[in-house]
Amino acid sequence: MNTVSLNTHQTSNYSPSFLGNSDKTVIVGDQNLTIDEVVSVARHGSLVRLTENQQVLQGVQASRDYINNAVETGQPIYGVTSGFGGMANVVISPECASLLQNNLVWFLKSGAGKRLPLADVRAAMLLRINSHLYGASGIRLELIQRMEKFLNAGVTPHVYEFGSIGASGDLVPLSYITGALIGLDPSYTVDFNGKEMDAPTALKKLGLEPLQLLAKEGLAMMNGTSVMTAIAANCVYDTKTLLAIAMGAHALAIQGLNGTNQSFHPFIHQLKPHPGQKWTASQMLNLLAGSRLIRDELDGSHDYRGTHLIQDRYSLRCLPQYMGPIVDGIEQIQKQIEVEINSATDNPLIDVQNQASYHGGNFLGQYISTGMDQLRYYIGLLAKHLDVQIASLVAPEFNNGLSASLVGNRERSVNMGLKGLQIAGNSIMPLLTFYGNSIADRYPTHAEQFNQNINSQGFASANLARHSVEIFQQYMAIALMFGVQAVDLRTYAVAEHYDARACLSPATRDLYIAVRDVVGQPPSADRPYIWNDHEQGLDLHIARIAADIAADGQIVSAVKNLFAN
Ligand SMILES: N[C@@H](Cc1ccc([N+](=O)[O-])cc1)C(=O)O
Repeated sequence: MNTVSLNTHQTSNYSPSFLGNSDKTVIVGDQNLTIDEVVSVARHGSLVRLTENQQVLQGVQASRDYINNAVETGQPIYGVTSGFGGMANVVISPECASLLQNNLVWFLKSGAGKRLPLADVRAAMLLRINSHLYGASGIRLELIQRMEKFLNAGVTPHVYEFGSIGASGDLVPLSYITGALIGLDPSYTVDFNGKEMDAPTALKKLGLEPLQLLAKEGLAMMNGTSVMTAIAANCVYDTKTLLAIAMGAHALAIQGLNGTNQSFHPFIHQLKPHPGQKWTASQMLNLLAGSRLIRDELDGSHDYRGTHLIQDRYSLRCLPQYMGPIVDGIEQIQKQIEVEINSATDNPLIDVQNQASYHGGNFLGQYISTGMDQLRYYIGLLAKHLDVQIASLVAPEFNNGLSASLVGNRERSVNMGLKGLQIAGNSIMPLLTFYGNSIADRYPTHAEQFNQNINSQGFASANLARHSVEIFQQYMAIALMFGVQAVDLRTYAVAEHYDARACLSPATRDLYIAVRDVVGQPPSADRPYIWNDHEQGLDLHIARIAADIAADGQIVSAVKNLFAN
């Protein structure tokens, strides 16, 4: 029996312990950080080590030297010897250069709403380190090392869910990380390995002194896309996991419906060779291979059974054509996020070699906003498809001989089976398609005296994506429960017992076993997963499965092994 507790209902707040559970170290500064590495630091406590590449470290110092020199010689550089944004016409004297940066942290202290999940903030610190190691930001190595120290000690600043329009990067969210890092004031707070405390106390515990920011350093810390990109990286990871589970859930549904494998024949897909479509079809063939529950018609035979349609309905037959663009789209989003992860995203950027600095706008998070808009749209499409499989499974008109609402024990006339579960699913799917609406193209916010007169809304888009992912995890739990019940009932039709392990394809057997294990109901020849309505509360099962998915548990392992190639 699995022991995931019910309070993991709030998957967004699951709080892994960051210390002592890592056997992995992620090296930062070699310009090739991956989403998987970000997740391993953010969620699984992998340690972080700055690169030992001297060229990189010297580049950081050289950019700092450039700024020091610029201030001393009174060069006009945005945000160094000028005011900020729409007040960039204000001249800042060398004496005020440091004060300007520390003041920036204060006036950006305007976050609102709930706290972001710690894993998103950890990912943001990692990305800020990575961005600074391009040696274009003019920040002291000491500040970068502080973020490394925070990460490795499990110290995470509290950051809020509202405050960034994604145009000047994530100024407001990053100001909380900066304020905590330098111990600016006790009103900046952190999570110190599960314990809440103020930032100056945390610094003391780490053996660090409060720090004054020097010229450019506030801007270097806060003018960038690191928080929205961090959230996006975690969301892409989760969505890929959910995509893999969706494939498994479809494979269960197809077996439950006694579908054919003919629609996935390579002949069909090489004649319309979109990569995602071809991938989906070939994976589905693998997922169904060896199943006793499907119609095996790869030889071109047509098992025409009179009363039934000669071919499957679209949600089965067109599955590769429907899923293909989603697969390709998520792949494209991942590429974009990984470029953003490996970018210097502040302004101005310092070209050490040519001893120049350039005013630009790498902090604009449009790749994040459009990417996360699309990610949510794809999640909506995935949910819509699963919803159709569920609708087919519960209707005797379409389910090829299964009971109405997949009732287990039909002799107990009051049993209504999975009726409530479908209604719950129907309450979630429209939310996911609704979340698929875009935000990047709406609501001009002419912020900050028309300096930020175009914006990305990347932070909002990424936060919406996190919500979408969390809702989808709940929905996926429901889809899996339908899949498991359906294959049990189909097994009875084929083999006169209910233990689907005997009839499922080898590739879906592990997924089936993992779900049964997580809900605490091992397979049995005598009864399907759900036999009588009053013998279990389905809400508990939804919560357990969703929590397992959110925590990369055994359901995820069962599925990810399938897609290892
Ligand atoms: N992202 C702006 C910098 C900036 C704008 C505005 C503010 N601000 O606090 O208003 C701060 C920083 C730029 O580089 O032009």
